[in-house]
Amino acid sequence: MLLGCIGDDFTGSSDLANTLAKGGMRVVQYCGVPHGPCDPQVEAGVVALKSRTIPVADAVAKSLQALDWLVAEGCRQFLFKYCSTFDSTPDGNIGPVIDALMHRLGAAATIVCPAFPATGRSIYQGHLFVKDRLLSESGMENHPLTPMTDADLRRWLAPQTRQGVGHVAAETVFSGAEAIRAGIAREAEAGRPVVVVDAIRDEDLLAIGAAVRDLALVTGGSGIALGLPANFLDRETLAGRKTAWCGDGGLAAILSGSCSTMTRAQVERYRADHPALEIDADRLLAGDETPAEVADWAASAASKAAPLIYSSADPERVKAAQQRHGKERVAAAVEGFFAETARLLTEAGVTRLVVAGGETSGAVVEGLGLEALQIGPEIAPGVPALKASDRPLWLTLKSGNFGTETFFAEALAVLKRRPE
Ligand SMILES: Nc1ncnc2c1ncn2[C@@H]1O[C@H](COP(=O)(O)OP(=O)(O)O)[C@@H](O)[C@H]1O
Ligand SMILES: O=C(O)[C@@H](O)C(=O)COP(=O)(O)O
Repeated sequence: MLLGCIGDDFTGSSDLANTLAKGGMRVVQYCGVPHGPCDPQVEAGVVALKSRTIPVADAVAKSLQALDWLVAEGCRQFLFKYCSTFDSTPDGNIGPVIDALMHRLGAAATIVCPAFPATGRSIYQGHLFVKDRLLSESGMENHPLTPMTDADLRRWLAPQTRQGVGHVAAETVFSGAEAIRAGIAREAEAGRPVVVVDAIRDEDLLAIGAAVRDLALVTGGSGIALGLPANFLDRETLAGRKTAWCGDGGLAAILSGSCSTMTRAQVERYRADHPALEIDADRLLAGDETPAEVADWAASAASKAAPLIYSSADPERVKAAQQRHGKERVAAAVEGFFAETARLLTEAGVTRLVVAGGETSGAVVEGLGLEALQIGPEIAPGVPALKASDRPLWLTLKSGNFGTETFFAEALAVLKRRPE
């Protein structure tokens, strides 16, 4: 293995694996830290953790465990992948995990670059934008678990890390890899080794990729992986690689626990002409809605059309439920519900699953006990089709804000696509 990656959630990890696979690397997404050695064919391993919103000490411990496994697999460089909207709170977990990984690797500097231009995430003068909005006005300020109320990445990161936060601005990035490398070194020498790097276009990310060739640790969104494969393998080899894919036309279901703006639009669109069932947080916590009943309904609906089961709700309803029951309690109940429902659905013969939401996907994949995922074709920017390595299950894990309104139908079609 050449490049060892640690993803702080499951959708984000498949997003990263998608970029590396499109870049020509042989990639596998591991669900948690594997117990044994990897297949020797694998060039980039993505260890997906559900560590974005767990307590800081647990996130650090899990990330170090993943790092140790990747080191043992022989990786030459490591990538910590977090969300392109930098999902975190003033307490962490991004900063503490970066500190711990740098310390374990003896790294003198690293970069922080969540830019992902294909989905409208860009960084300019240290500020993160989602399309033409500052992050803090993009809808992410209402996220149920990690409300992002400040777009200045330097200011958001500072209380999370024990190290100085530096910055390499766009004008340096536009000057190319050498200038970026010198900029990072200058910041590290000045006592600011955790360096936010501006990036607006894919070509910026390619230049940054070349600039970080010798850093032991790189951190960012999936965009930062655009320029990394060429540091390990020659461009001709990478360009010649094709992803083999054979989908499945079996029973399907859609599970959506994401409350993000785009997912709510996708839910509205799909439920207009498909079977759909809304899960209400109050009813769930009162025990009035159970996975067994919902899975029964969905399994019978699935013979006609893929049913949608969703808890996706607008910010007012989310806030009201959190005030009544507590943020952690609601999240645990909803995630536990989706995990168990997914398990029952696969037992009932469902072989295609579309899951929306990072935490939701983590809960579902852990609930199903999946070990590893093969990466298939891209359904939408940042969202690949996936195949479970140990059973007949085809799935996709959609990040909250990714895809267009018709994503669910598009995903179902790709999951059943056969070779031509
Ligand atoms: N109706 C609801 N009320 C309160 N919280 C909810 C509701 N539906 C989902 N949640 C919680 O909101 C969180 C959504 O996070 P996630 O699945 O990561 O979506 P996203 O990818 O949009 O961030 C989950 O923890 C989920 O359990
Ligand atoms: O970088 C991204 O935006 C995604 O890869 C990602 O991490 C999304 O997380 P969720 O929105 O929580 O699914």
